[in-house]
Amino acid sequence: MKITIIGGGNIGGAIAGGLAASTLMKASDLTVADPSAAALERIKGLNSAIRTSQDNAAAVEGADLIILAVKPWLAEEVSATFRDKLNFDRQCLASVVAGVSFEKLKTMLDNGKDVRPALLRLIPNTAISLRESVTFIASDGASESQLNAVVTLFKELGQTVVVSEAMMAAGTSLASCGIAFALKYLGDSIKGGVELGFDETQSREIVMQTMRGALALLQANGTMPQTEIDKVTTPGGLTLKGLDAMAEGGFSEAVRAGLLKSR
Ligand SMILES: NC(=O)C1=CN([C@@H]2O[C@H](COP(=O)(O)OP(=O)(O)OC[C@H]3O[C@@H](n4cnc5c(N)ncnc54)[C@H](O)[C@@H]3O)[C@@H](O)[C@H]2O)C=CC1
Ligand SMILES: O=C(O)[C@@H]1CCC=N1
Repeated sequence: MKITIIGGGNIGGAIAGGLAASTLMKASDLTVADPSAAALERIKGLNSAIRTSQDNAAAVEGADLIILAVKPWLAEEVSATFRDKLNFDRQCLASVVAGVSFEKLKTMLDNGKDVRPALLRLIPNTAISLRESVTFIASDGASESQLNAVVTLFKELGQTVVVSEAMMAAGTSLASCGIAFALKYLGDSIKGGVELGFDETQSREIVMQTMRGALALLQANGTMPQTEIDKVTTPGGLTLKGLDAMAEGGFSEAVRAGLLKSR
């Protein structure tokens, strides 16, 4: 499969890194288009076989899948730079632009050819560069074989969840913004470790291994977190004091509010 990514920034670059390392395609079948020479240089640094271009219209020609990965407020203007070259009889466009609906995409990509656009929406997270993403996928107008091909490809880059468009916002919050929320907890824990007397490097290692241990317990035991928390928490003990202080600080409510706000 030949893939062109329009926008080689944080997520476009992360997808490029993941795809270039995939066994399902050759890095030389991947093109990244971006006006920024610095962005394209970073892409070449990931894998020198990836093709780069500053010409969106030329970059989409010959691609089976085009991934649109520019900022939401630029999506319309950038789409206009290549939409006349699209041929939805054989090409499929997948947008990772958060919050831009299929309805809006259809308007943005209308090239007057009167062919129903083959569209997907993808929401990965930045761990896709390491093939550890959760990627939400919704489809509108794409054939079953186009959808299956994309699901197979992104399964190699972590886990995939095929959802209706109505669930894309929830997926974005829980896993795509969610990776930042998880990192926020880790960052605050590292800072707390420094206040407890460790240097920052030590604290980072300790917090990372603690998180790996927590994930390993959930995975090995098939449990929900509270079951593992109960095994740590001695009645009247130290963990309970800490959990109570976190509850007083509004920890659970803050997590919930963050998730609901980022839909
Ligand atoms: N960063 C993330 O973790 C995620 C981002 N998204 C979505 O992905 C999109 C991109 O986000 P980021 O990668 O974070 O932004 P970014 O700003 O890091 O990257 C956007 C890239 O688009 C390029 N660009 C600007 N004008 C262009 C043009 N005319 N043609 C081609 N490329 C152009 C920029 O030079 C930049 O490299 C957004 O719509 C966002 O909602 C979705 C899921 C996760
Ligand atoms: O912050 C954002 O808007 C994008 C969407 C999901 C992750 N980053």
